[in-house]
Amino acid sequence: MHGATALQARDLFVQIGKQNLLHGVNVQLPAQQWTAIVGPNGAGKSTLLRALAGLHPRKGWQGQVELLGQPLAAWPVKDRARTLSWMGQNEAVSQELCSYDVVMLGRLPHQPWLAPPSAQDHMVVEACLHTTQAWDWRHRPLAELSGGERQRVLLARALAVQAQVLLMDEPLANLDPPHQSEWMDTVKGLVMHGHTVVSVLHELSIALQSDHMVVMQAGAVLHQGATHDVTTHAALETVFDRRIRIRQIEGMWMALPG
Ligand SMILES: Nc1ncnc2c1ncn2[C@@H]1O[C@H](COP(=O)(O)OP(=O)(O)OP(=O)(O)O)[C@@H](O)[C@H]1O
Repeated sequence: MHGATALQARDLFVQIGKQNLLHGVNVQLPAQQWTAIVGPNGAGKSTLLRALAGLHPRKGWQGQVELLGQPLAAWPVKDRARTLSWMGQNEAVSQELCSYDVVMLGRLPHQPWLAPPSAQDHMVVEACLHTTQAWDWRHRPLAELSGGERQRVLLARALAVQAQVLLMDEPLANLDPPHQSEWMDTVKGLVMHGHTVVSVLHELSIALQSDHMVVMQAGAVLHQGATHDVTTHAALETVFDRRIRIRQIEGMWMALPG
């Protein structure tokens, strides 16, 4: 499966009202790798991720998106929900639900209509809450959690889907440095087990640890390629107006103030 494409967008145009959010985007995201989508505020990163997840209403966009070689629209809804997991920014989740039940929502694509959760569902939810270190507040409602605690519950929910492809929009928002590191280890573990992860990230030094990078600017993709490539580093420096420099420190690529 190495060398295969998990998600592909061709000639993607997204328009809301009179505003063009994406102008003819073409991306090919490798399977079993971690892709980071980066770029300045307003570049269209979240718009692209939402389009890849099929979350834009059909009206307002043109182009084609394929998930594992099949057009998104051709996927039966439940199969797609089991194959592609989504973690958005500021997601609307009932604030009254306790964390455990929020994570259980990730198991819905695996459950027959109106069936109670199975023993397997409970096992997966417990494991995911432990992975994101959110087990201790499993009984607390989302509304009572801090931003970072809430983010770890939402991450556990995305993991509980056990999807082949995971899309995450700014998953590190509100996470403290140790939990950012944990997130990166979780992603590397997922990739090692054959999953594909695509994340929009502002934390460039973490994005630089990914396998593949999509660099966006003004509703277009300026560059996509292997993260460690010099051409990728040059594109990053360009979109951030040369106000950052990419340098290697103790064997790791880092973004430093320019
Ligand atoms: N619902 C909307 N209606 C009109 N314009 C929108 C809408 N959503 C986003 N935009 C605009 O589209 C552009 C791209 O937005 P998007 O959220 O995709 O950017 P982004 O790269 O994810 O930005 P950030 O890093 O700030 O999160 C921005 O200029 C934004 O103002």
